[in-house]
Amino acid sequence: MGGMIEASNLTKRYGGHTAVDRVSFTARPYRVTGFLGPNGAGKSTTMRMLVGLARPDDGEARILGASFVDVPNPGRYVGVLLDASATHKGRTGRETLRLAAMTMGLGDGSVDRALDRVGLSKKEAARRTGGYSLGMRQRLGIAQALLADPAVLILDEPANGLDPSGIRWMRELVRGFADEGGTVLLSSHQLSEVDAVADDIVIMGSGRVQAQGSREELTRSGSLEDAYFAATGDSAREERAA
Ligand SMILES: Nc1ncnc2c1ncn2[C@@H]1O[C@H](COP(=O)(O)OP(=O)(O)OP(=O)(O)O)[C@@H](O)[C@H]1O
Repeated sequence: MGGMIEASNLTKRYGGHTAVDRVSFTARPYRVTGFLGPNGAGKSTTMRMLVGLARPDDGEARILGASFVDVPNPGRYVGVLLDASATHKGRTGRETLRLAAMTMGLGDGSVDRALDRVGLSKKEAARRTGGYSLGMRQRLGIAQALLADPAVLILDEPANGLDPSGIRWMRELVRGFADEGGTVLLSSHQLSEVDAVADDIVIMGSGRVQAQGSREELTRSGSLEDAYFAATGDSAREERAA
């Protein structure tokens, strides 16, 4: 099978501003693809287009060979964590997952398995999410993404708010998911995290792909930080000036 996630010439304009400009890349099974770039580079907008939450002005996003909107019950194939804070604050963690499971036609067993996989205890799951720490919300968001045992994970800043043990847990989860044949697209501002877990890397700047390749290719002549600043140096300055 070809790439599990394919962005081809994806373009999104807001007013006169081109937030995402002809972005093309492929994220493949058995691999973690790291998605890097400074604030405002267009990563979240690209991810939103990939999962059908924003409509591209041009280009196409394909997941598992089909447009996300054409995949029936897409949550069964694609687990998504875009904003871990977007849960209903009055619901408990378990209620949040049960609702999501119902929407996808999954039984309660999936909820217990997902809670177990992310290390949220029964007691924690019984608390309202409004009282969760950011780290707990991230775990709940990952649990929701994993509910249906999807083939693809799309995670926007999943390590955000996690403490060092949480970061290690996240890294191992993502690595294990890819090693079993899954496809992971993961955005992060933490270069060390991406360096530790990504097989392939896409570096965005000013709405465009500034560099992409395997981690080995991008770090052949220096560190990932060197590659990042070589790719985004000018665009990061442009964004600050804009
Ligand atoms: N709904 C919107 N309306 C108008 N402009 C938007 C909208 N969403 C994003 N933008 C603009 O698009 C550009 C890209 O934003 P985006 O959030 O995709 O970047 P990002 O790389 O995810 O940044 P960050 O690392 O800060 O999350 C920014 O200039 C942003 O202000």
